[in-house]
Amino acid sequence: MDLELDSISVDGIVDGISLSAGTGEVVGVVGPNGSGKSTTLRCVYRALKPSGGAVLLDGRDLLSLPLKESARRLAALTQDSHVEFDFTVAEVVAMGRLPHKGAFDRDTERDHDLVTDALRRVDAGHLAERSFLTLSGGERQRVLIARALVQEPDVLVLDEPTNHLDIRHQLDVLALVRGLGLTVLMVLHDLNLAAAYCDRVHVLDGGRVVAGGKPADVLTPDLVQAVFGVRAHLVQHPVSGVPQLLFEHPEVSP
Ligand SMILES: Nc1ncnc2c1ncn2[C@@H]1O[C@H](COP(=O)(O)OP(=O)(O)OP(=O)(O)O)[C@@H](O)[C@H]1O
Repeated sequence: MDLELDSISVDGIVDGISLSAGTGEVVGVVGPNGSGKSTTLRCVYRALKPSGGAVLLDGRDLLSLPLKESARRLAALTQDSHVEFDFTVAEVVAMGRLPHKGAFDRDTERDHDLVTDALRRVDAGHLAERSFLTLSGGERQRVLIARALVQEPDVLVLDEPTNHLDIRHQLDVLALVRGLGLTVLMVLHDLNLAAAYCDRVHVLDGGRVVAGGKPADVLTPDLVQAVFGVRAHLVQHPVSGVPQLLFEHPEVSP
């Protein structure tokens, strides 16, 4: 399923953001703090109505779809995914099945299997019966990713999916996301992870897209200097050959 953001604006925050993720493509959004990444994603997962522009799913305006139907097509991991009540991990993940169910439907064996499988894929099978509220930040993040998976969407929208994750789980989650074959739009802060796991990246600065394309063409030392004000050197990953950036550390004053 194709996702297209056509000139999305949110008054005073983002100004005419156009970007796309084709079927099965993993597309990253990077940019400095406050550049409008989460605001843009909020428009995609319908937490915010843009003041201008449209979000299109296979050419259809997302806002023309009933909420439940868009939730069957598009799942999101957000910065504000809170769970207030004392649910078990398995119950939290099972909530991802709700868009597929009628008001009085009970959980089926398939629902149960999907939950078990999703928890296993994010290395959280052992947490199934724990209270969600007792989990660490990284454990919560993995459980919320599992909840998005059981939604069986065509499009995944992820706001900093590696937030709170240790390096092993960062790599596992991004490899999992890449292997799903879904259309993925994700905000990442780590430019080297974006270079390694995204087919294309868009760079936001000041609420606008200032660059977009293949990571190797976009994530250059010149761009990093211009957008983040950090000097960087480009190296090739010795094993994968993927371009990676080494950042100069500012001098530490004595
Ligand atoms: N509801 C709001 N009211 C006022 N300002 C807002 C609102 N939401 C976001 N902003 C401002 O808009 C700008 C963009 O915020 P946004 O969260 O989209 O940035 P971001 O690129 O995701 O940043 P970060 O990397 O820090 O997560 C910020 O300056 C933020 O303070």
